[in-house]
Amino acid sequence: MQYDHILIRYGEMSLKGKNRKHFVAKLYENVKSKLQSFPDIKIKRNRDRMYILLNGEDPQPIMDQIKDVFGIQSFSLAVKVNSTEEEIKAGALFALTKPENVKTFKVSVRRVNKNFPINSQDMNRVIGGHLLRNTEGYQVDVHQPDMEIMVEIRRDGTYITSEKIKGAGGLPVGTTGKSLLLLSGGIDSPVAGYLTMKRGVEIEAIHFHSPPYTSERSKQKVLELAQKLTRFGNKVRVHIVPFTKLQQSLYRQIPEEYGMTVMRRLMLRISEHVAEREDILSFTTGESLGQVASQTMESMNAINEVTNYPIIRPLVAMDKLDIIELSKKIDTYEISIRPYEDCCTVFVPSQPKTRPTREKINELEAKVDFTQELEETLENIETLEFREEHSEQENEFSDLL
Ligand SMILES: Nc1ncnc2c1ncn2[C@@H]1O[C@H](COP(=O)(O)OP(=O)(O)OP(=O)(O)O)[C@@H](O)[C@H]1O
Repeated sequence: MQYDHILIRYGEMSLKGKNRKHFVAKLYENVKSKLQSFPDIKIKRNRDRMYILLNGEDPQPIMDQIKDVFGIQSFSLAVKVNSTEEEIKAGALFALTKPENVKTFKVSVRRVNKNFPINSQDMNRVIGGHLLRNTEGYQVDVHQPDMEIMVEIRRDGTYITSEKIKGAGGLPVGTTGKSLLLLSGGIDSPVAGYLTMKRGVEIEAIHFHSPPYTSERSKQKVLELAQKLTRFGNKVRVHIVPFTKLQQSLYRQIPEEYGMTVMRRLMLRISEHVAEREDILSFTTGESLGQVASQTMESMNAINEVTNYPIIRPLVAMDKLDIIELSKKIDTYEISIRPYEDCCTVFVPSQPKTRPTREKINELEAKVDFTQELEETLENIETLEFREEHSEQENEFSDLL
């Protein structure tokens, strides 16, 4: 006997009533896309479970991939047997004898197929008795067992598992709409993107760069960060905004200490154009209260005035150290800490206003006209698309097609 399936348990989506079908379909699509470099496996789904039939594939690399798919609460290696008492007993024995250092166990039967003649409670006892009779040194502990043997009796067969591996949680990407992530080359915005994706949101990114003040290397860094995020959502488009002319014009016409605020407002105005064009209903930023001058309450208030699009700020209440920890977890940290020039930092005034007011900013903006530069900027936005890279095996395979 050997493990021949991976059983996937859905996350929060099971609470979502009517939308469930849509959520399951999206999760299925995402899992399928994630596992496209394993052509021999088969994926099946029903209302409350998904099953990957391994067809002889090594399960470990598949499980490593599944760990990144949002919407999965947990998953387990499973052995599938016919739903007869004898086969179920044999399967349970197989699941129990695999790991060492297990001294106590508990059996949990879920009888989904009510036509199975023995009820769950009785089946727990039948299997438990069988395991005790056929092994040595184990005891039953229903409260704190070292191992739980989980048995799901279904119409198409019975799945037996012994170890639950925690999934990524969250909701399947693509089930809760799309957001435009303002992506800099720093530590915070990729983490903000990751957390938003975790809530089921598909991400497109927008990046403002100001060559020659910001280098090609800085842009490359942002593109690499976008590529990293594809791990959680398969595809990420990036809109690169040439920001130099607007910034130069801005710093000629706006008093230096207010430049930062006006620039942020311009970023949002441009973002709104892109969002409208791409059918995107919100923005996501890596802002966190109190970190820098642009992130005081007054600044946020003044910046936010120019848009009534919702701005998702997943980091707003997080500590920097926790953000850094997350960026290490999602593997963006090493890229983010490479030296780079951000368009915000090269033009940053020595003394930015930390408490700008809307009135003052509106008064200053009323005296200038950025229309022409804005139009030119919007016309020259470049859009790139990144997709998750799969193994070489897959690339070779696609070359043959
Ligand atoms: N060049 C840029 N292109 C796109 N978005 C940007 C750019 N610069 C800043 N942002 C957005 O504004 C947010 C705040 O930027 P700021 O530089 O004030 O803070 P930060 O904490 O250093 O953020 P990060 O670590 O993401 O750069 C960023 O998280 C990002 O969402």
